[in-house]
Amino acid sequence: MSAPDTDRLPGSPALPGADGPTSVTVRVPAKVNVQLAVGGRRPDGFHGLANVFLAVGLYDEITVTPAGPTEGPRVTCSGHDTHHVPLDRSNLALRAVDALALRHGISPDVHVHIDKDIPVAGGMAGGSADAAGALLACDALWGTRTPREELLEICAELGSDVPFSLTGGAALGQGRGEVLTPLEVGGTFHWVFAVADGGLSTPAVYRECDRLRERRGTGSGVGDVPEPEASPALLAALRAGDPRLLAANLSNDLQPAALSLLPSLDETLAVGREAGALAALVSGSGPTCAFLAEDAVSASDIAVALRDADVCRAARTATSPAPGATVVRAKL
Ligand SMILES: C[C@](O)(CO)[C@H](O)COP(=O)(O)OP(=O)(O)OC[C@H]1O[C@@H](n2ccc(N)nc2=O)[C@H](O)[C@@H]1O
Ligand SMILES: Nc1ncnc2c1ncn2[C@@H]1O[C@H](COP(=O)(O)OP(=O)(O)OP(=O)(O)O)[C@@H](O)[C@H]1O
Repeated sequence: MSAPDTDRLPGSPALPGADGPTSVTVRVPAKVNVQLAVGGRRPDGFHGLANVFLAVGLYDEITVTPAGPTEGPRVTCSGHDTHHVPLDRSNLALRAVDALALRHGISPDVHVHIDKDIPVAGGMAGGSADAAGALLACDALWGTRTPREELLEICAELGSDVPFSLTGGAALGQGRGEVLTPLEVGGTFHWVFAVADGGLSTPAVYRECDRLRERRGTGSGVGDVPEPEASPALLAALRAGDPRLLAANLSNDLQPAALSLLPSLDETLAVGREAGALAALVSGSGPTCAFLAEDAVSASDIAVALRDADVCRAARTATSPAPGATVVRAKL
């Protein structure tokens, strides 16, 4: 047996040393984009967004423990899809560790272990979750007590989705998705996620979105595409906690690009709709498909239908909203 878990830390770490924790575990949710309005490509290569994020209850768990200075920072991974997760310094979790250590002028010598349940390269912000989790876990392990605003700044440097992985719940992401405004959610939503066999690269999907716009003759730059705006009807549906209203207002501007790169997703979406989903859409940049269900029973029926039709590698049910990155264990 390992040492007993201590308290659930609400972000009040002890200073490192005699009575600081020797390991910290953080749980971080996946996300689905209930609206993803994509503006024109900016000069820096990013697209302006109105990105309505909803955190869903599929989680990665990130555990950090001190490593010796000769060992240096390292990452290991268990769980789903681990062979697709890079184990070098390009891993987003290690990049988060480096960024926090640099900010505090300390050495980044930790072992980061990722227990992965969020599909890799699935459009559900798995890597972003690991970055946000590693950041919060190291802040607790090192007792650095970084103010929330600074943690969010570091998150934004690491990736557009990373700030939302830290906050969870529901939020409107503007700019390239990193400028967050929290949103109210009035109930629980039931989802099914069809995990595809391979992944889709996020930059490739944005590029395909631009290519399709160019082909239509509308252009793909900032002046060519309308400014993205959050849909008032969608925000009202979230506030009301009403799945039918939400279903009627879901949208994803990246969906045509994801379908263009992976046409088989059309069939996956159709199977879920036929099985009773209120709505079906590609999650973010895909290829995971998301199905909104009326209730838990309908969600499990849809999951069974997706598995029986053999249109995905796995069908997972989950509810939203879910809390953001949370310290769940600290061992002394
Ligand atoms: C598709 C979404 O997951 C929706 O939430 C996000 O927009 C992607 O967020 P992310 O994976 O954190 O993306 P980043 O790591 O910031 O950027 C990866 C690449 O995606 C493209 N990218 C990303 C965000 C954005 N607003 N415009 C973009 O064009 C750019 O090519 C960028 O180089
Ligand atoms: N900790 C990590 N976990 C998963 N992938 C990682 C990680 N660090 C770096 N990566 C790289 O990032 C790529 C995208 O993985 P990720 O799971 O974040 O995709 P995604 O869910 O589609 O992202 P998003 O929804 O934010 O666009 C992977 O192919 C992998 O090479």
